[in-house]
Amino acid sequence: MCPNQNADSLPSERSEMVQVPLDGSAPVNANGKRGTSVKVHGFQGYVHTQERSNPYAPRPSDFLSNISNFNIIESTLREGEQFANAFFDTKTKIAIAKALDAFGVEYIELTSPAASEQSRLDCEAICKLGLKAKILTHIRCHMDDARIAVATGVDGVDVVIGTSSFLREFSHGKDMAYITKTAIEVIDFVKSKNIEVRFSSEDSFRSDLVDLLSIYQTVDKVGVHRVGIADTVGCANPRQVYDLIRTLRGVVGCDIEVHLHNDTGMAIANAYTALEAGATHIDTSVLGIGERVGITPLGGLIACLYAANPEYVKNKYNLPMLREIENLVAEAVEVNIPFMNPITGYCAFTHKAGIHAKAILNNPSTYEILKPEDFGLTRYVSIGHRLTGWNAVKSRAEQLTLDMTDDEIKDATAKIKELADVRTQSMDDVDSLLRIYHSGIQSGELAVGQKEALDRLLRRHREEAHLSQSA
Ligand SMILES: CC(=O)SCCNC(=O)CCNC(=O)[C@H](O)C(C)(C)COP(=O)(O)OP(=O)(O)OC[C@H]1O[C@@H](n2cnc3c(N)ncnc32)[C@H](O)[C@@H]1OP(=O)(O)O
Ligand SMILES: O=C(O)CCC(=O)C(=O)O
Ligand SMILES: [Zn+2]
Repeated sequence: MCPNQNADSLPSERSEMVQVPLDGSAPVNANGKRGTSVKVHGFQGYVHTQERSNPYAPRPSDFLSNISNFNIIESTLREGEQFANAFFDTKTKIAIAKALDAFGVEYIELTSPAASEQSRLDCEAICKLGLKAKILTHIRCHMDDARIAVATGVDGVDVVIGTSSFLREFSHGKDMAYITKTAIEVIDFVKSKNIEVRFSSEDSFRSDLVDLLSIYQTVDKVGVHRVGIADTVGCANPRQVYDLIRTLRGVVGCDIEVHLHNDTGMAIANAYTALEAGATHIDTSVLGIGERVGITPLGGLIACLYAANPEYVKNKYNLPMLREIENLVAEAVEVNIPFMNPITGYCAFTHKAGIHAKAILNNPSTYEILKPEDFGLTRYVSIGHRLTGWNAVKSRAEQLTLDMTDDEIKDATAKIKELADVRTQSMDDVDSLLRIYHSGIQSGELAVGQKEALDRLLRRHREEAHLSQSA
């Protein structure tokens, strides 16, 4: 289990972690340190101060940037259903839709009602939930699909058709003239029902630029609400995304959505760049699930945009819900949350090396761009290993209310390192070493630097513990 998953009860195998205090307002204190001295669960330390200038914040020169003005089209219940492991029954779809709505996503995209009878019924059922999020469904550029879609009660229809030569030749076999004519017909029809309509070109980055811009211009003129760019095969890099969106921004007046696959691991960076270039809507799925390795993950995108403008993202979304939504979806599709997942990964807020630990204990902003408490999570400092340092050990001794001088702490740290050179020490190991060291000092059996005396003491305590266990 991840330390972030249960802040209060640490699992034993992670018990070398120390809880570090939560956030709060933070004036400069009497020692000239930034931050407020706080005591949380017996631990004395410093909380975050006001952020210094944020290097990720949009620059005034980014006049097109929507980094702080975007919408999420959450497609776990459409793209996510295309993930190899996914099967969502009606109850699970409803649970996911409600959770995403409570989180605050602006749109929820559902599988085409043309896919199967149950897909159609589920679409109708979710439309009837009365969620705040707008409900979209995703269809082929075809009047038959459009008729079924508008009858479900959705707030909008996302229409897609491949425009690359690959898809024109090997998927639907239609040329640009046919695509344009059908697109206009479908858009007019959906608009006549007074709901939103989006037109998207599948495989945009392998499509001819002139074809793309001319069809987008045409659908913009007939009043489509959004156009969509799709990196269907995950081939685009951030510069290509920036260039295409920036060019499109100059050609259409409507909103611009982007849908980015993650085949080369670029999906979050590409989404960020798309917003910088003027895109307005980003498609996501929880944990990024979708065809192959999926698309821009909701949590990763949130991490990235929070880093750019924490207040905007905090006000817009219920961030502490992220972990619950990811757990819900992970369970539904039978996968684990990856250890390196932004925000909710096992180690996302765990600090280990002594140099990091010291600075984090003084001010968490030194090594954290995301504040765990904003996501309902807790940070940890790992102590019982060979990379530890005396500052981290001192903080633990203070937490245990053991009064020790710096020299004594350094002495005990050297012993922890010696033991950790053989195997990582649990928090219980570290605690008992500190307690034995402290009582040895108190009783006069030990002084700083008396390595053999400390070894003797530790051996004696181990034997006593062994005897009391076997008695
Ligand atoms: C990149 C993406 O992820 S796009 C979204 C993908 N989503 C889905 O595929 C939804 C689930 N799909 C399904 O349930 C089925 O594929 C259906 C119901 C849509 C179609 O099923 P079938 O009629 O059996 O056709 P099949 O799936 O074999 O082939 C797709 C058909 O749609 C046509 N087609 C493919 N893309 C499009 C498009 N964007 N617009 C219009 N027609 C299209 C193909 O030419 C083919 O038509 P054909 O029957 O004349 O050969
Ligand atoms: O409708 C879209 O914009 C994207 C469709 C899709 O899933 C893709 O192209 O990968
Ligand atoms: Zn996709």
